[in-house]
Amino acid sequence: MKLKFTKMHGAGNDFIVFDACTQKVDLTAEQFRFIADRRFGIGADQILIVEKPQNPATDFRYRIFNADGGEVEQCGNGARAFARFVTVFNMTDRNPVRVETKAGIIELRVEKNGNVTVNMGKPEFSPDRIPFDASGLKGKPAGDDMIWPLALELPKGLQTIEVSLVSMGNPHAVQIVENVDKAPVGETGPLIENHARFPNRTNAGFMEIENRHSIKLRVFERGAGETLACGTGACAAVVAGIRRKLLDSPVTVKARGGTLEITWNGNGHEVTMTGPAVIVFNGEIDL
Ligand SMILES: N[C@@H](CCC[C@H](N)C(=O)O)C(=O)O
Repeated sequence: MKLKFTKMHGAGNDFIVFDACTQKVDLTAEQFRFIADRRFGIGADQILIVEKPQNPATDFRYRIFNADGGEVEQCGNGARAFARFVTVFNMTDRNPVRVETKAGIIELRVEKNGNVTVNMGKPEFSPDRIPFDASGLKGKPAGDDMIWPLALELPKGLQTIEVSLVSMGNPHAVQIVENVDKAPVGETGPLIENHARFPNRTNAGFMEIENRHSIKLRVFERGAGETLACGTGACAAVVAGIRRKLLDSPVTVKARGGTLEITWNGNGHEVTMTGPAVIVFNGEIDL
């Protein structure tokens, strides 16, 4: 089976995009893992499948698969890549584009400079919406937010960290660190991702606050490991910072692969994200 694909990235978070409107794309989890493999396959953090709409109120449906083969609800950088993909390849003349994801409908606008602005919807915070098993735990109020203790079993002993919980359709545990470059992302990221209190696992964000309108962020992503940027992670970190009264909208998020601009006007409002979406090359793979 030969499939045409496009390699893209959004601030260094990289994707393989398949157009399932013009070719049949029916891949197993094993095939997704192979394609995402950086040595034996093409290499990507996530694989995106663009499909015809199922919901008449939308222009497309798009599905997201992590490098580990698992399907997920939402992907911020991927959403921007999707919008650029359907625009550049003339699959629609709509702008904004409405697309159905596993987490619901989102709206995307391609700007004149090629950047994409996405309405990422309303964040959610209650433990059952993450989901997070809070049984026996006492959250600590911080501004409008609730901070939850998370015990990690490290080789040097038990360490308890404090995280804000945010769902952007997908789960995020965000902690504040003094210096993001020295944060133990590789060591504690997998422990947070697979912590028993997150039944669906989680993305783990490490945020350094530079000032009320700027943060540095690293994210250890569920199913992909540390990526150069995470769009939903950027939204989750900014929302957590604003709820904790440490940040004010708009906020510039500096990831290792690029910069995203996030706005949020507080509880009950939708989050918007603006950032780049770049086509790297087109190819064909014989599976
Ligand atoms: N890179 C993404 C998030 C992709 C999904 C995530 N790893 C998850 O499992 O929820 C982004 O830009 O948001």
